[in-house]
Amino acid sequence: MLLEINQLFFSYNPEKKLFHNLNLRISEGKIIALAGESGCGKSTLLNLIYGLLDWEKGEIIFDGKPIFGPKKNLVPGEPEMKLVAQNYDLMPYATVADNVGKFLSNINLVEKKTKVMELLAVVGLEEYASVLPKYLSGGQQQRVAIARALSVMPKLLLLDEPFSNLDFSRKVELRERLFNYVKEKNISMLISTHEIQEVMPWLDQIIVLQEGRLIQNDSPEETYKNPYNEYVAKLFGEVNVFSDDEKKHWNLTKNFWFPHEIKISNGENNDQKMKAEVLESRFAGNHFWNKISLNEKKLVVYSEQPLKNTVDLEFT
Ligand SMILES: Nc1ncnc2c1ncn2[C@@H]1O[C@H](COP(=O)(O)OP(=O)(O)OP(=O)(O)O)[C@@H](O)[C@H]1O
Repeated sequence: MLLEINQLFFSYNPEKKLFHNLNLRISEGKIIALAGESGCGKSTLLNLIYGLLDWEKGEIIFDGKPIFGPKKNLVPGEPEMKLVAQNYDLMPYATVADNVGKFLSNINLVEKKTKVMELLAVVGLEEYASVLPKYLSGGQQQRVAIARALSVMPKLLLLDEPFSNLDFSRKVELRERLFNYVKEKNISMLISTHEIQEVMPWLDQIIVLQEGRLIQNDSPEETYKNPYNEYVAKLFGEVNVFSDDEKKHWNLTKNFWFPHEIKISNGENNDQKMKAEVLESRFAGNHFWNKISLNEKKLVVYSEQPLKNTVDLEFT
């Protein structure tokens, strides 16, 4: 096991505990999302794993060795673990290339330069090699920090919201190159995000935190198909939530239905019990977004064509 967290207790303030008996295992070569809404403890957990905070009880074991907080270990971080936090901590008077090469040996400068350019290609910044960080946008600086972290070939890379400062097309390019690179090099990656959808195709595992509690730890498919609760389901976008009574009343197979899972027929079959009234129908790119009312319950469903009047619903 690459990382083990056993019975961890941590709080910033004694009245409000954040982590209460947190347990977690991460194996080698996995890409894992640490998901949950703002304030649930994602950044704190990454900082604890990296040894930037002292915890009250419990242990964090990385690659067979215990991690200590700043009280016991003044220089945080292990050689084979890197954290890219939301402040990127670049050297302001060194070029992008020098920042990326900071941890690389100077014995063979040709080899070093090749490696730096390879890493800059992974994050899409080859043409910025000789630029100073202050001339880069926040998103570009973050990519320099990611390249620098990759340079040491860590066994575990911790990334705090790595795509938060990027526009959509940059994000698409970066995530594909980055994820392919870490998979190829067998680097484990723990990425905090509140946008699971953005990284979902590359994930091996999703860990969900809710107010410091680890409430689900499953494969992406399992998490999506069987979310532990409404909070987890909502991490994947809009969702229709049915109470247990409603589920029973309409004879549904589950409580949470994503808009595309509810099928629409044209409303001509009057025997159908699931007749619903269309309240709104709006163009949303590759589908129409519809607000409908099923016996006063408001639902969101997607359709290929705009809807009007009444429709029949099928929960399949
Ligand atoms: N230095 C601090 N001192 C006191 N409380 C803090 C400190 N840092 C974070 N907190 C609190 O701890 C909780 C968890 O914060 P954390 O930053 O870990 O959440 P997060 O899930 O990473 O949020 P975000 O997605 O917004 O970055 C929040 O309630 C936050 O207000």
